[in-house]
Amino acid sequence: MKNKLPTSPHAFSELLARVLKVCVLFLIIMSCAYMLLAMLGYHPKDPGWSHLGYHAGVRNWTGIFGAWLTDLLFSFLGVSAWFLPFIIIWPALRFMLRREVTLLDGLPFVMLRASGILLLMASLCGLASIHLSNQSLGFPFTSGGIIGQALSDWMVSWFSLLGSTVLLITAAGIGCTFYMELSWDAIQNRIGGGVLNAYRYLSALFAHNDDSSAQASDSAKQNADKSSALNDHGNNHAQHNESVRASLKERMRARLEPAFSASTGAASDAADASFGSALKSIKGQPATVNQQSAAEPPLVTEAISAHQSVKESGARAEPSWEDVDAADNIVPLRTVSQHPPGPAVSASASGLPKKELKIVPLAEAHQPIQNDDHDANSSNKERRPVRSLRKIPSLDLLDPPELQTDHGYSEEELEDMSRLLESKLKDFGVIAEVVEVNPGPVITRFEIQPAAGVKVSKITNLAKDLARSLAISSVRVVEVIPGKSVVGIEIPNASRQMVRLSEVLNSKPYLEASSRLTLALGNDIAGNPVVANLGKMPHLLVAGTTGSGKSVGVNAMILSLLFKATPEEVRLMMVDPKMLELSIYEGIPHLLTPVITDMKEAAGGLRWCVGEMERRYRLMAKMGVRNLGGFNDKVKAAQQQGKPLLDPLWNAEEHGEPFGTPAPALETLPYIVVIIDEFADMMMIVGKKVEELIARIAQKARAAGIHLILATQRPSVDVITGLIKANVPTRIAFQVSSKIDSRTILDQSGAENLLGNGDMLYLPAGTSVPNRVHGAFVGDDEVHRVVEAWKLIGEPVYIDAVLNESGSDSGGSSGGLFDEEQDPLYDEAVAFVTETRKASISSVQRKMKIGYNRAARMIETMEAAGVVTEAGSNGLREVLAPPPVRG
Ligand SMILES: Nc1ncnc2c1ncn2[C@@H]1O[C@H](COP(=O)(O)OP(=O)(O)OP(=O)(O)O)[C@@H](O)[C@H]1O
Repeated sequence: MKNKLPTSPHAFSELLARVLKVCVLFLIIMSCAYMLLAMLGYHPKDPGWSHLGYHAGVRNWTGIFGAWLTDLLFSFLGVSAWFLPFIIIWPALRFMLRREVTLLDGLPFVMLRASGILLLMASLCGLASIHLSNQSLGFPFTSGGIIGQALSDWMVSWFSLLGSTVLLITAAGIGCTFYMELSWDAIQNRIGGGVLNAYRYLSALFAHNDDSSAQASDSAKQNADKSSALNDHGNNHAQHNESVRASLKERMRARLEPAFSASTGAASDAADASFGSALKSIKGQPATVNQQSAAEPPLVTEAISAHQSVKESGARAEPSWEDVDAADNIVPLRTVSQHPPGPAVSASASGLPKKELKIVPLAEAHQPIQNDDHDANSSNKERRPVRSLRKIPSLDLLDPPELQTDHGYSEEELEDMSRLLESKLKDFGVIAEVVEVNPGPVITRFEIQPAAGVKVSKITNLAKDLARSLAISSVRVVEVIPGKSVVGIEIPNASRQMVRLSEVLNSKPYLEASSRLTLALGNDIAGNPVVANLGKMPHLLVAGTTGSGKSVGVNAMILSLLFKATPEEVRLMMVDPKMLELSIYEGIPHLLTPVITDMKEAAGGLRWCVGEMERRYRLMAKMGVRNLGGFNDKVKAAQQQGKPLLDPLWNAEEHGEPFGTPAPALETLPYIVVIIDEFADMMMIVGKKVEELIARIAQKARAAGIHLILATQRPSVDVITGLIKANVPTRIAFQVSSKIDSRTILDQSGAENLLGNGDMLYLPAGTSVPNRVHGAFVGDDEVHRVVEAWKLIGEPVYIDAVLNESGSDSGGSSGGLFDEEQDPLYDEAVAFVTETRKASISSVQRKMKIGYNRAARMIETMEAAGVVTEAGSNGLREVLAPPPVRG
């Protein structure tokens, strides 16, 4: 198999290159051998470059050429000439053995080494010239040759003897580094590893001696039995190793076969590619591999990388079975786990004996995220089965989840990947052992136990390098896994299972959740559904770079609301500056206003929310309840008793009714969810005032049943300001482009290592450890179907005040939009308030004969200007400014 004849021109040229390489190598080795022999046969009286021979004949074994060559070498290099053949052979050998490097590829390496050789030889010559006497050595010129003499003369005149020595040693060190492509770190590690191994070996030896002396009284028979058992065990062990090696080799061969044959089955290819892709990088880093192989026994993964390199080379018409034979080098590290305890077959990266690798599906290992379906705002009575007789479209409108055919990685693949991970970590100087693997539907989590003294932040900082060296899109390091002392490394599966919204909405946590504000987010890493209660959040910030799945995520949240609540229970205000994402919902009965696309109107909408929030607070204060749930309960109870409650805030004049018109009966109030799709745009257009409005709603609106969902693709600090962050405690980060962005949203890195396509980190309020959630996918056509179904059930009843509110503002420029002090009636209102010492909105309203919201705005402006205090717990304000002086 190995020597199959080439069949294509490409394969022929490859073969030719290989043969040429071998010839060149042979030539170099033989030249060096000749040089060495010539030097060994050196006779000072032979003829040469530096002098004429005293004898007619030549004594050198290698003839006149050898005599001249040696004389030249010794004349110029002195004693250092002896190093030359060895120095040349070593890199030549390494270069020739790098199978995949062509001469041109290798040229930079050759030049690097050549310059290293020059520097090294020159400094050795200099050092020899300074420190070795030629008297006993008898070289033609000096012990350092002409080069050493010239160099040392020049250096000593400038740097003295000591200075020259130091400089020459430094130059030799640098030359050596270039020459050997040395990493001093690796040398340190090797020396350290050697010392440790020697120590372990010695301590094991002494322990063994102690044991044997303690057991010296055992009978000779027992000893004989023992030793024969040990021998048996050793033999069994060797056999076992052999068989595992053979089986691994067989496995690889089995994997390679389909790669070569045209009739490759798609399934096996997919599984193979999935694993192979994780190993691609090794081939791209030949230096690394060589260094590693010099330092430690080749790993399974190296052999597999050879397999990968073969597999990759669709271009390489004639793959070599040498790659399969690399499997002969496999050291079956994991055999220990399946073997009775005995002399350790392998050692982990930490040098300690391996424990058995546990493979536990994430479904068992992962603690599901607590789905909090208890809404603080809703009383117990409201906790009833949700899908009752209320008219809500059927969940059948959504596409069903696809049948999952991919079964993820096999056990062997997981084991191999664990080894690869350990070895890659080791390359980066982190000694750690994979103790458990948790395969999940989208990612696989490797739990690693770092060696003592390894800082977890070091591993976190390696996330990108690990991803690159494992040739995968991203690696996420989970610093803390609750209840465990290990560090998690999350690696994406080659094929990812999609989470459909229908799957999450049909799950128990969603169906049984009592809150009308239940949001379906997706599945956790173990595949458990994750739902969250917006009522408890109570506001949510969603950020992620473009294409990360943010809009799909927001759509899934909106549909979760639409499948849970009627328009009487939840009303929506949607702001969509991009005019494409949310416009799809136009016309559903839940909307308070048409989808807002004009940013000035959006600001007006927010202001309406502030007014509504104040109104609800006053209503709740009058009714003696603490939140919207309590208010609704009271209203419903009164309705059931046939004694509906009347609106305590009713003002007939304000509504254009004659004085004395009885107040209307109170109705239950819906929750209001304000969804702003690109909230950065709003901040840019309307400015700081939006930030203040959002902060005000966020601070107080929870009890009033008003909740915000803010989405942005620009998670920068000028958008997600401190004020907003402080008041919007629940965050969701989809994939972002940098650690800084991740910190802006979550106060920690991690979101930059997400996979995109709906992969998110969900940070519930009051927690610091984010949960990874694979977002639920919902397509535009599904959204359309749900929207159409709702449109058939009812029409939206828009609240004019929202539009009027924005309309009243639209006259001003965007800069002066919120400048209430420009209100023509503002001065009059201030005079009225300071005169009457009454800072109530309704009195200003009555006096000025203006709408509630305008009056509320004036009072707020007065508060900001320090004319009145902020409302106390009883809703009253004090007037601070003195009454106007009347002339
Ligand atoms: N949960 C998911 N599962 C699978 N694929 C998803 C998921 N969410 C989004 N995607 C894929 O990612 C693509 C981009 O998603 P989406 O449009 O939501 O991104 P975005 O962050 O809103 O981008 P933009 O800000 O540009 O609109 C979608 O077309 C879809 O193919």
